[in-house]
Amino acid sequence: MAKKGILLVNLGTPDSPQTADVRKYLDEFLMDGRVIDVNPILRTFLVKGIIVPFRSPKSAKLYKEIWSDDNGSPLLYYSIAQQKLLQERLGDDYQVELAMRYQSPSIETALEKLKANLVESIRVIPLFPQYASASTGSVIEKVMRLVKEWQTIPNISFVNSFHNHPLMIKNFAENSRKYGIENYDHILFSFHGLPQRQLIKCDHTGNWCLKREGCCDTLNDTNKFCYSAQSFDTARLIAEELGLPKERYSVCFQSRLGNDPWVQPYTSEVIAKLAAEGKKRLLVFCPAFVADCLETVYEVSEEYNTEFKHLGGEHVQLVESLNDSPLFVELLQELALKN
Ligand SMILES: C=CC1=C(C)c2cc3[nH]c(cc4nc(cc5[nH]c(cc1n2)c(C)c5CCC(=O)O)C(CCC(=O)O)=C4C)c(C)c3C=C
Ligand SMILES: [Fe+2]
Ligand SMILES: [Fe+2]
Repeated sequence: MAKKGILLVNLGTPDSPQTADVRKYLDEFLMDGRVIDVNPILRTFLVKGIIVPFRSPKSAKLYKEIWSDDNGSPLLYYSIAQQKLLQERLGDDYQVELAMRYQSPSIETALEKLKANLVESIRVIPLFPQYASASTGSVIEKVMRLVKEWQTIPNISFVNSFHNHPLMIKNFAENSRKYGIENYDHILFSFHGLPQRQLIKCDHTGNWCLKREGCCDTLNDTNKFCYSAQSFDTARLIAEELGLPKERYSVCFQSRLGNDPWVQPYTSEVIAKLAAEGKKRLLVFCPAFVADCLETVYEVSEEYNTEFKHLGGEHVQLVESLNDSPLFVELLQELALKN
């Protein structure tokens, strides 16, 4: 009997922490028109002329800090574990492949493997809980561009987002329990940032997102695909699961690139404000990521921790990501089976 194909896709990571590989990765990533969404001439100038040459050696140093001799990049290591565990759980009727949107393993190779086995259907699961054109949108576009060339196109479906999935909410909440919420002065939900213009572009009404006070505070029919609104919703659900009152937590956005305004508030500014208020211990969730990566292991555990201590705080504790936890594999199974 023909198998059903499942394609897990995460963002991607360099092949090694050497500057040349980081350059190759950043070049492919940032030349994506959904990531640096400006006209192609300006994008080429910015990416190839400024960002990649200056950023690659700096990012390579950071990647060296998180690279393990045995396991390489944590993002790839945990993504491979997720693929293997999902394959085990789904059994022989399914073929589970893993791809990265940028670099390797490539989406082309993974799709070719599914095609070679004549799978009867393909379910694509971008590994981003909240929808953004720069992440989920880019994966969907790339898969559609490749598959449209095939002579026989099997049944194909895409997961658009799973920002409020009960198993994800439960998984993040459970990961935090060992730290004891009561031992922390404040809790942060720090999401990957996005340029504000990308939020505005997703607002089909043109008069909601960033046009109204508190536009993303609640999710409704107008903003249901808004990355920021979905992020606030994820944070609210985890806080509810933990019984956290509103004044005990903040939502913020990290990893800003360039000088344009990004989704606010910025994590570094929130941390500075909390330090100024005399807060000493912070517990940080990063629910935009389903696997630990540079943005969690380095940016939060190292950079923000150092910054906070410098400002008078004592400790920033990261809640680890979903990684290879059984609850997350169960969630992936649900996404794989749902059509
Ligand atoms: C959560 C999903 C992600 C969105 C949305 C996203 C948008 C986005 N990112 C950049 C720039 C960079 N991101 C970098 C690393 C990185 N980004 C994500 C996820 C999302 N990005 C992950 C999982 C990672 C970590 C990868 C790893 O190898 O561990 C980097 C590279 C690192 C660095 O040099 O600091 C850049 C650059 C933009 C511009 C953007 C949206 C417009
Ligand atoms: Fe990113
Ligand atoms: Fe919004």
